[in-house]
Amino acid sequence: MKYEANRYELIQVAQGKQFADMFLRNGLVVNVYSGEILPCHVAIYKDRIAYVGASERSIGRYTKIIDCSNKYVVPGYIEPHAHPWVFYNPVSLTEKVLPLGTTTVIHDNLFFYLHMGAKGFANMLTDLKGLPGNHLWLVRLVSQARYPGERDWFHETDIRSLLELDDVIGTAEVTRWPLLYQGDPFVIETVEYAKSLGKVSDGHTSGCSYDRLNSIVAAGISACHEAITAGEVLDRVRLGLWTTLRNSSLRPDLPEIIKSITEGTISTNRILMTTDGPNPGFIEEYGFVDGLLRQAVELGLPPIQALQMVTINAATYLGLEQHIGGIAPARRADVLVLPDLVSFRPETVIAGGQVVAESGNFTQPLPKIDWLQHIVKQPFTVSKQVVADANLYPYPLRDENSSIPVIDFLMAVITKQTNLELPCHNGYADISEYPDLVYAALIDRDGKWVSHAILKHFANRLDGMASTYNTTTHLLVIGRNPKAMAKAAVRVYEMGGGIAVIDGEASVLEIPLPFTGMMTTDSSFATALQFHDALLDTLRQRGYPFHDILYTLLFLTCDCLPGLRLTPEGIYHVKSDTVIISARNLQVTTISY
Ligand SMILES: Nc1ncnc2[nH]cnc12
Repeated sequence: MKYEANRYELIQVAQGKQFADMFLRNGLVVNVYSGEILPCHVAIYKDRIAYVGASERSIGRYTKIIDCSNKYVVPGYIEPHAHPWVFYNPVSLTEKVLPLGTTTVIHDNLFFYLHMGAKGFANMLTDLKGLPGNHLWLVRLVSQARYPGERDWFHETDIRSLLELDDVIGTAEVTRWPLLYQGDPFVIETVEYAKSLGKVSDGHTSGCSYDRLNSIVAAGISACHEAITAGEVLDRVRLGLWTTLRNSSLRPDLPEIIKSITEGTISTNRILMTTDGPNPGFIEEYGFVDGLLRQAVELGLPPIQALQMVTINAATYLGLEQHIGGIAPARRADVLVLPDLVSFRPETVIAGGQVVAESGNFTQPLPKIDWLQHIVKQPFTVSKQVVADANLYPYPLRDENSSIPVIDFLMAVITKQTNLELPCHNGYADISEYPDLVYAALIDRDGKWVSHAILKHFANRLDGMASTYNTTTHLLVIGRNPKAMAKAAVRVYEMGGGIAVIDGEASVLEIPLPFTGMMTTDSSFATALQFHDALLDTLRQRGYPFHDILYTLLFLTCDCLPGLRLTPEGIYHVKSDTVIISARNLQVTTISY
């Protein structure tokens, strides 16, 4: 990390030979190093802490004094595993969560990289330098659904060049963890390269047994946030993984997994917490890292221990403990003033020595970022006529009475294969007598392929919807009525990415997501929230039975969660790693720009 305040200046301020810029007087300072609460002052010079103790000698005429009597003074919270694209973007996420006390966010780069490549992504990081708080990145080594040409895009030279950037602190989760288990040379060598640079490698080992975890750790992975039982937490801690307790909108698991601590005797030194990319509605209701703290304490964790997990533990895992995660000299001045250790909602948020929020409101301007200038891909090069053709959407059926592997939703993101024999009408499966089925098609934005499927228990009154909000960011079209599906697809095409829902011929919802097909370009979190709530409402009214529509859409097309998936390769069976129905060539003329 780079600082404005140099060490000579800090030495002078600590001795009262130079005045502090800011002085937090008489607070109850939570010392996350020693696990104590100590009444003392904190002196800040430029962007760093210069002094913590009883002396007031650094107060000068121009020092801003904040009276912290009867208040707690704690380090800014750290989110070690964020996905800044759940309709919100890195700026609108910050607008919401920095006032809630999260001063450091470690972001995943997947969709930025998919649409910007290495150069565009690096340029975006330069633009983000004006964003208050610390924004550091983990870079993906592979996508979340294999596709033709993937290795050319995730090229070794590009990935290594990103790993060398100061704002990149390691490799991001490899959701296709069998690559690690099987020792894929590209993945292993890149993780090794990150280590040689002193950087970390985040993991994603959902459903991985203890024995298999051994291989993942041997492959160089440093952390995992995928434990969903207390036993899985113990497995990870015991194998030397930094173990991140997750409470997200998709998986609000904290009440279960925290039992590994509250009902056991393990050390929490290597335990962190994450919100893992919650949807906007969840953040609005439960907060961000502040919400993790509230809940952890409600569930029986002592407040200091909970605080350590989201400050010093996270900083140590990230290799940043000399910079962030605690209140001590020379650390970055990311400090919160809290009324209590129950709500964990800060009255004042200081980031880099500046008051950036008070009583939940931002006090600094947010940078205006022209996100789209960094995108190197056209939103669509397939022609509009192709997606406007209703014949593209029903499930093609060659033989009568053949068994179709239907993607059957058991929960918001978990599916199973249900084989059904459906009647055939004009070469397509006829679902008219099966109210709980919908057609689904995933269409390449460049018009080379299309994957077809039938979904069960998705939304039984849905005529047509289209969405680029999915882990491939290609055009996912779902519904019972092919004409409405085509209309929805055309609207998303015209918006350059987003979500559209059609009833019959009528448009009922349009959500423009021009930024990679996943995000708004708006810097207001309220926009993302409004879109999220409208989408969930609209889909629920049409029979969607689960709690997290954005994650249902996101993971339908990924290659890592149990059951069947609709991927660029076709209908994919995750456990056996087989494509059971292949994607088709989309024999069409594409338009060139
Ligand atoms: N693996 C993942 N990919 C994209 N978004 C996510 N949010 C949570 N996990 C995610």
